[in-house]
Amino acid sequence: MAADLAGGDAVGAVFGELLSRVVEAGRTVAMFSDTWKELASTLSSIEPLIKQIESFNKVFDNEQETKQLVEIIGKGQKLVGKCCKIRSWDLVRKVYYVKKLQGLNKPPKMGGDVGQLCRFQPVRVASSTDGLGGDSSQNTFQGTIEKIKKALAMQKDLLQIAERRKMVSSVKGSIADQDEDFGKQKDKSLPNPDLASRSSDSVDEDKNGSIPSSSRVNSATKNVSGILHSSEVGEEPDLYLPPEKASSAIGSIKKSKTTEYKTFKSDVLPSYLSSSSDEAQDIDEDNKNLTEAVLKEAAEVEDSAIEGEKPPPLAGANVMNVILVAAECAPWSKTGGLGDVAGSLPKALARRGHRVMVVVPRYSDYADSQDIGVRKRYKVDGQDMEVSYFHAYIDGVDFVFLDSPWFRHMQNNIYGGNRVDILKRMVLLCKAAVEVPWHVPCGGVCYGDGNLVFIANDWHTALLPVYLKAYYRDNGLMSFTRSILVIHNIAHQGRGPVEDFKYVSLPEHYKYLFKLYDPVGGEHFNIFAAGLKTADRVVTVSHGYAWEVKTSEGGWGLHGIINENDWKLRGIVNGIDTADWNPQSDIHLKSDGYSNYSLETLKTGKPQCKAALQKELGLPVREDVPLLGFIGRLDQQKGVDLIAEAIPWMMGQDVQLVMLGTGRPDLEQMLRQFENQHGDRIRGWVGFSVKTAHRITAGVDVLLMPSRFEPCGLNQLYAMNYGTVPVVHAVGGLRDTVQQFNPFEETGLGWTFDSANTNKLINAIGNCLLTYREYKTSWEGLQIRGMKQDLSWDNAAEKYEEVLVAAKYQW
Ligand SMILES: Nc1ncnc2c1ncn2[C@@H]1O[C@H](COP(=O)(O)OP(=O)(O)O[C@H]2O[C@H](CO)[C@@H](O)[C@H](O)[C@H]2O)[C@@H](O)[C@H]1O
Repeated sequence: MAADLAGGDAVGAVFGELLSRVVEAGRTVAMFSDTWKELASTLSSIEPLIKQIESFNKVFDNEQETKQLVEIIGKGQKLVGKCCKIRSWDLVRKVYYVKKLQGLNKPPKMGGDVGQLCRFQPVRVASSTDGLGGDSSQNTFQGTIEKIKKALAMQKDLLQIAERRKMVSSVKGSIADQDEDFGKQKDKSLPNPDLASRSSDSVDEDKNGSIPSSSRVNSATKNVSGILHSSEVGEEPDLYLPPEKASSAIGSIKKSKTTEYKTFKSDVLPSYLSSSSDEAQDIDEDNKNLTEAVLKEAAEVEDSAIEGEKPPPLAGANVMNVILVAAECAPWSKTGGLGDVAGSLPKALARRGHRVMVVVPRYSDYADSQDIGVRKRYKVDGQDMEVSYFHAYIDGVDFVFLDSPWFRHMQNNIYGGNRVDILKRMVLLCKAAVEVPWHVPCGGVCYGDGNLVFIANDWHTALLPVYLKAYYRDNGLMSFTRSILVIHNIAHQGRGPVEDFKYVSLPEHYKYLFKLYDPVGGEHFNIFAAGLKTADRVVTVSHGYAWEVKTSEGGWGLHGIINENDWKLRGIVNGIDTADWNPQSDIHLKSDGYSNYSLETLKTGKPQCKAALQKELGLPVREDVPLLGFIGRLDQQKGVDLIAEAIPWMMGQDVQLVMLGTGRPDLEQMLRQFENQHGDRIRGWVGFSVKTAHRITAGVDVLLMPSRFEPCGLNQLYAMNYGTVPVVHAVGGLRDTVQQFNPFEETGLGWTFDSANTNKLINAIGNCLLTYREYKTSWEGLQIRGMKQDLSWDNAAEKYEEVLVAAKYQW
């Protein structure tokens, strides 16, 4: 009977270990369950790992040691099972190895050091060929495996993503429970620092600073990916720690400790330690040294977390590796909102505790990035293109810049050249970007491809999900890597003749992904179409736009594909970078008569900015005249022509107007013409100037956004944050973010109009001007409500995280 128990519990222990590994790696979540039956029903994702149990080699020298292991596992597991804290197995395992070191004075035969063994290697138990075939516990062990395998086979199809999400909650709950346990225990002392460091190598490595924190998350993923690329296992010959990252690594080490802290506690200090059962005390007594070492170690980690005032990761058990790939990224490269998003969303994800990288072409010499010495070659249209990698670590994000002659000197012409030139650049970007997690050591350690999600953006990088599938996943590589495709603007799709397929260097049987027929283009090659079909999840940058892209008017020919893939579509409204776009600290408001201001100083600061803007533009400096603004690309989308048609009416209203933009030459010419015609009222600034965009946002009273379609729109968000009132066409993200002013209830954020029509625009501006002139209190209310909103990326990042998790569990 005792043998039965030990054997059964040994199986349980192996399950516990598997769970521990899987949870630790972030590949899935644990389910705490009172009975093994329940547990089995939730473990179908671990089924492949069960096979490994059978292939475990003998590692222990003799029967006595093996029995000892089984016994300890059995005791630990029984307690763990009682407390429903299965991950406590990690402690049992550590206890065992340290005991083994102390008692037997020889290391386990697994090739690695104890720390590595404790942390990453599967526990090996004796197989029937180890001379223990007659052992009844072993027979029970095998029998139990069989039973559990059957249970899993029966129930494997029942475990759906929603259930796994529930598991995430239970893990979170459990971690909180275990945190409490940990708190009770942390004042114990450390008798043997040597052992402590060996029993938990990762923490000591951090203390030395020799391995930056970022390796934590990475290493946690190695085991599970099953793909041990050389760079992933730390064999990259020229591991690199850029000087500037050496200091940033200190910060991230602290951060990592907090990350590690949560994992560590949940793995090592469950209620097992506070159990009053005899068995628990036995183990506590037997392994006092180790237990205390573990506690001290955990206490140190906690102390450092408190010192650094870094909370544990907000993402909790969902922490993962994220690589955002885009054709532009502010502040280095930007033609519009995509650059803003690529520069700021990653930072918000990093704040939640994820390890985050941005991959973007290097269009120019960026002073703050360094060549990390890695060179790779990719074939594009028969040409061998060498890519070198530059790196910067800023605000917790690894920015990796791909250098190639094709990208160089394109800083002011990112989407320049003919169709094929652009296509080839994007092919190179995507081919190189998919392999960045293998080849580019950030802070010394590559990301690896486990627990990894790529975020591709617009058609430019829509090839990335396709390459991930065709080159890697269809060939058994990067099996645990997922991709999300974000639609910022579906009007641009990477269309071309079907023959363009030859440039993307894919086998013929992938051609169907790209082929699309529509009445406008006929049968053609469409990169966005292939990306939408292949990505694990698709995000649009607002809820309104998520609905619009499914309509024939808003889908631009891709609505059919989007509707077919509706299940993986989600709208998430963009946030804004509140460090860059903050009237209180905006660096562009510190000179030339401008002034920083806040909600409290709105009444003095904003008029000062208005006067400075009028002066800078050469317009009469008048506080009483409403100053209207427009900022944006000059094209059909932005509805500049509607403003043009409304100008004769506006000029009769005693208003001033400033328009900043570049784009279609005819619209640029129109801006110049307006300025010539109404020099004392209108300024048409043709050009791209971030500084001027900030100053206009602060200085104008009203921002016009009559966009025909607007996936999200950032300028109206910036405007509201600066106390500037938006007048917008209620479409896409504009409808989501600007609620119509209600004068009776004093609610709302601006004025909206419901169709892209000049009269409607005029009507909305008319009401807006009336309120500005006649109802000052209402106007202030509009400004204050706008400024009080939390428009930061933090909300959106949390939602992105949900999509990352959904993608991660997408099979
Ligand atoms: N001449 C100029 N000088 C200086 N700065 C200028 C400028 N013209 C534009 N900008 C800046 O570029 C950005 C434009 O962002 P938007 O979101 O308004 O539009 P865009 O259409 O480019 O982005 C697409 O992607 C974004 C991000 O998802 C979506 O919000 C949007 O709806 C979608 O069309 C703003 O930061 C703006 O200040």
